[in-house]
Amino acid sequence: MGSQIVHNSQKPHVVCVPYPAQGHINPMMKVAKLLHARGFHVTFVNTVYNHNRFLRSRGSNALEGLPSFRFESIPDGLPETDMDATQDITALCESTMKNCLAPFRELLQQINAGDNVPPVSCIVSDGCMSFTLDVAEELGVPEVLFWTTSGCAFLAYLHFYLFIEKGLSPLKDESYLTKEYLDDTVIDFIPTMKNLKLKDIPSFIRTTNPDDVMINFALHETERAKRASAIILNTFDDLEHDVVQTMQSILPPVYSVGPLHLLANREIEEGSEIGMMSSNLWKEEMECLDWLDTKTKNSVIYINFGSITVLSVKQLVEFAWGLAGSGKEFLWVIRPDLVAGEEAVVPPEFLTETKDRSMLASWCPQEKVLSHPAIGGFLTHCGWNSILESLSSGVPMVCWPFFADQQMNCKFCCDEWDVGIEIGGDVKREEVETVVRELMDGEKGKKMRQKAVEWRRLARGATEHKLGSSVVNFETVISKYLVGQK
Ligand SMILES: O=c1ccn([C@@H]2O[C@H](COP(=O)(O)OP(=O)(O)O[C@H]3O[C@H](CO)[C@@H](O)[C@H](O)[C@H]3O)[C@@H](O)[C@H]2O)c(=O)[nH]1
Repeated sequence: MGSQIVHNSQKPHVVCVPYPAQGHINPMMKVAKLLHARGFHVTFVNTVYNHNRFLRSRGSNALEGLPSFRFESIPDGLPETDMDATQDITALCESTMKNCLAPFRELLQQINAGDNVPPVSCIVSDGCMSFTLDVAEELGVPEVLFWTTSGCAFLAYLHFYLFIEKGLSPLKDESYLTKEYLDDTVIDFIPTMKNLKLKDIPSFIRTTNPDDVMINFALHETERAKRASAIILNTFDDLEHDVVQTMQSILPPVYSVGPLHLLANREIEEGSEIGMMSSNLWKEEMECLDWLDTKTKNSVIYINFGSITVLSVKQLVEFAWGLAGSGKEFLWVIRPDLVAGEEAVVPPEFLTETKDRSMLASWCPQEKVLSHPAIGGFLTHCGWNSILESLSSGVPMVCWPFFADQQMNCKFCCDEWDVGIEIGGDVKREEVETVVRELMDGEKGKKMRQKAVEWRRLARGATEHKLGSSVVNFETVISKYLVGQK
């Protein structure tokens, strides 16, 4: 990949704009680092809220950056607070869509008016921050949109308009919001996707409100995606070839460039200044790696629900007793804001009962955890980064999708990629106990582990060789769209 390093005299300047949530900031940071490694001057734009969170959790010099890798921030338009929790996603989507264009335009004008950095020459923006397209067009620079979901979920979002046309969404009334209706309603009009039910479709479709913010946001952002110079997805050809091909006829050129963490690991040295820049909003508890070092191969189940999922106290307690009942060793990450409106505290009796075979943490270095040989399974909410990180490490999963694209990711993990077992949304300790045992020790678990190891091989093939599909695609996006177009 070093072959096309761009020299200072002609240094391109990319502005990277993630959607302001952890699962979007992480993969965008990988893109930014990869572009920096290829000679780009990088401006990484957080929201003021997240900028301040980074400073609080990682120290006041956390965002000092480098002369050629700068951090900037724009307000998200929501009332100011200094909480250290994930913001309400609906309010954030509505607010960024309505309020971020003006400050973003102003920021780019200021950057271009300064004489110490090259002029902005391209934008890579999250697909959910499509207001950035207006500024790219005003400046006459190319913009690549990065959709951080899976290809399969993105394809479903692209067909949301058909759910409305067909009267499937909004649902007629609350009585349709039943397990039976969601499980039994066949969805057969998304090209290439077979055996889908309404339950598999990104959850925003489950609304009775025609003015629902999230469904309208999805329609708005997918429609605007058509204005991008190109679109990149954090997936790889062997995994999602067909769905990505299907998009090519309805969108600007779409490229799979993932798993981005593998691409970045290959290109960026961990101990370098850029390698050490973290994009985690919570401070990782590194001790869990020492704990894992004391465990045998594939013996530990890892539980983590990502950065947005919230549980009820009852669900937390059911998971806890299910894990205790499984008898397995486990590493469970419980974010401070995991339980809605309350402190996330597990029962003291559960702690006593499992103290010799468990470790709890509030945030961990997940990529490293998943690639640790001691991890034999992952109980996940099916966020796309989690799935990719798990597949890339050969780790099979128990899937408990919460919202958004996670339903579709779960469906593909369980039925297409054969690496997941789903557990019901209405979590019961007996079911947790049974599936965890099956995953860690059962025949099905064994088969899923073999399959996951196969996906790991293919993910590496896409990212670790000069001719790997994601390596080639990333090169093409740079040469054809980011430095090749005016
Ligand atoms: O203790 C932790 C927990 C998470 N992570 C990292 O945080 C990210 C979490 O991302 P993801 O697994 O995708 O979950 P969410 O935070 O829920 O991500 C949001 O963004 C994703 C990408 O668009 C969507 O697929 C999800 O549905 C959406 O909720 C991953 O990179 C993890 O490695 C850590 O490093 N340590």
